[in-house]
Parts: sequence; structure tokens; C-alpha cells
Amino acid sequence: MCTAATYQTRDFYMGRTLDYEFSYGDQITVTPRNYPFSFLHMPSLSHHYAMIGMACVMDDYPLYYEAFNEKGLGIAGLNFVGNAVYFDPKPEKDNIAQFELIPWILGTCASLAEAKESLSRINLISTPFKKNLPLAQLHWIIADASGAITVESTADGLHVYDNPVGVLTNNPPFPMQMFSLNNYLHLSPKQPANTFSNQLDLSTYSRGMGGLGLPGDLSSASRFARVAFVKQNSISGNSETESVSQFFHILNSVDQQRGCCEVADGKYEITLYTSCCNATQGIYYYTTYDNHQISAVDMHRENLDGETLRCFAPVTGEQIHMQN
Ligand SMILES: C[C@H](CCC(=O)NCCS(=O)(=O)O)[C@H]1CC[C@H]2[C@@H]3[C@H](O)C[C@@H]4C[C@H](O)CC[C@]4(C)[C@H]3C[C@H](O)[C@]12C
Repeated sequence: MCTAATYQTRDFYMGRTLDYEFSYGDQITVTPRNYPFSFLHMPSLSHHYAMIGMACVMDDYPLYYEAFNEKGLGIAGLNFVGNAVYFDPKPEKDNIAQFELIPWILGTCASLAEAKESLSRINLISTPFKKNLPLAQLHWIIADASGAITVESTADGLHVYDNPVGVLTNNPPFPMQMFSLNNYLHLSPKQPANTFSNQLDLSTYSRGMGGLGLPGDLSSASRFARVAFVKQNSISGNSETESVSQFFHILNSVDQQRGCCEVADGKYEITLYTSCCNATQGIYYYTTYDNHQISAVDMHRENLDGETLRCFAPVTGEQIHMQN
């Protein structure tokens, strides 16, 4: 399972939890403006917007999971297994392989409006990065400070949905996830009142009963409702530390603990990392399953006019601040 969310205070933030049973070899990766990006069916980009995000780097190519560019546009890819369908190249379209979508959009688009325009020409094709590398079946959230969209390539073609809640999880398709929020319209952060029956003496028996009825399980549909509720009702100050701290609290509401989600015999999906990108300032913050301390990489501390990738291995292992 995975969950992505956006958050706006003084700056625009976007991030995700990456839940899986193993790591592909994640590295925080800065791609500078002059790194040459080649595409299977599109002209190469020798100059493009710089970007930063989590990627697995293979053959010196950044296979991004989520990233954002120097213009404040971000994308996250989340599993959409069983629903994602990619196609053969079509002559009249911009044919982009699934693994090329993040570099193409972030390399060429300065805003969500430009991304939508670019998507109207795109056909996502099914060529894998390498023969022995499985084709990830994903859908994407793309966002900037102006809003968010969801992109789903299914059997009937490429769909671009407005995403007014700024949240994405996994299956089912996005319109169903949005529709099921109707089931939670009664939820409130306030203490509940008895609307069950005026003939029964039902009362709030404890403080802190806000959000009563919010689903607590780890399914994608429940995480969607939970993170949407937490995000919509979230209150924080505007400063960087208050915003980053609150953003991690929002995503921590859907954290996956080892042992709770068995995906194969003895194999457990866990939140391998949680990211929070300040897309306005170009800073990628993250925690890992074994390190709750927030670490960060600032893209503007790197040479963004360079030609080579800059990679940082995630900091792991708890950093405990002993006080005596
Ligand atoms: C596993 C990740 C998604 C996590 C997620 O959504 N979990 C939910 C699990 S569940 O089904 O709903 O149970 C996805 C997100 C981005 C993916 C990676 C990126 O797409 C980049 C390449 C793409 C290649 O096709 C496969 C390797 C890969 C390096 C992908 C590996 C893996 O599929 C990643 C890391």
C-alpha cells in the first residue's frame, strides 16, 4: 500500500508513504538541468528542469517513484495493480514509456496546467526499462500549488481526473475512491452528538471522540478516507518546521507497521519511507521505517546546471537523543 498527499501552508508540500515488502535500492536523487534524458520514442532532452525525488538508479538512469521539479510541480506513482494498462505506440501521440512519465512531465512542464496539456498528447506505452525488470502497474498524482490531478491509464485509455482532495492511494480506480468519501460525510472533528435515536440515552463517554467512525484498517479505500479526513481537518502554523511536522503527522495516520499486513507467507508490507517535499523551496524531507528523525536534501545546494546525477543513500537506523 502507498499513500500520497499534498498540503498547502505558506509553501506547497507533497509527499508519500512507500509501502512494500522490500526496497528496490532507493536513493534520493537530484537530476540537474543538463543531465541528458533520452526517451524511447521522443526526442532527447539535453536541457530540462532540474528535479529531485526518490529513485532507483539503474544504468545511470533515475527510475523515480516520486519527484518534483525546480518549478514546484510534483508527481508520485502508486501501485494500481490489475487496473493499469499501457499500450503499443500510436503514431499520432507522444509515446511515453511508463518509467519515462516522471522525467518527461517534470523535465518539460513548469505547472500543473502545462502537465495537463502535455498529458492530452500522451500515450503510455508498455515497454519495460529492461527485459528482466517487471513493468510497474501504477497510477499517478500530479500537483502544484494550484491543485492536483490523478492520471490513470486503463483498458479504455488515459484518464486525467481533477483531484480536489489532493490524496491518492491504490485500488480501486480514483472515481470510486472519491465516490466512497460520500460514506463518510457525517464525520466531524467535533465531539459527536446523539443522532442515533432520541429514545436512547447515548452519550460521549470520553474526550477526543472527533472523527468517530473513521476507518482504521490498512486497506487502500480506508487509507484514502483516513488521510483525506486528516488532511482536510489539519491545522498547523505556516513556518517550515510547523508545516513539515504536520505533514508527517498527516501521513503517519496511514503508517504501516511490520506484522500487520502479510502479503505472502512471512512477508510483511511496511512503510519503507515517508517523504515530504517542500516543492516551493526544493527540499526533500524523509523518514525511514528504522529512522524517525527527519533527514533532508536541498536541491539548491547542488549544482543544478550539472550533467550528472547526485544520489544520497537514505539515512537509516534510529537517531536517539539521550537527555541524561
Ligand atoms: C512498489 C512501489 C509502489 C508502492 C505501492 O503502491 N505499494 C502498494 C502495494 S499494493 O499493491 O497496493 O499492495 C512502486 C512505486 C514506483 C515503482 C518503481 C518505479 O515505477 C520505477 C521502476 C519501474 C519498473 O517498471 C520497475 C522497477 C521500478 C523501480 C518500480 C518499482 C516499484 O514498482 C515502485 C517502487
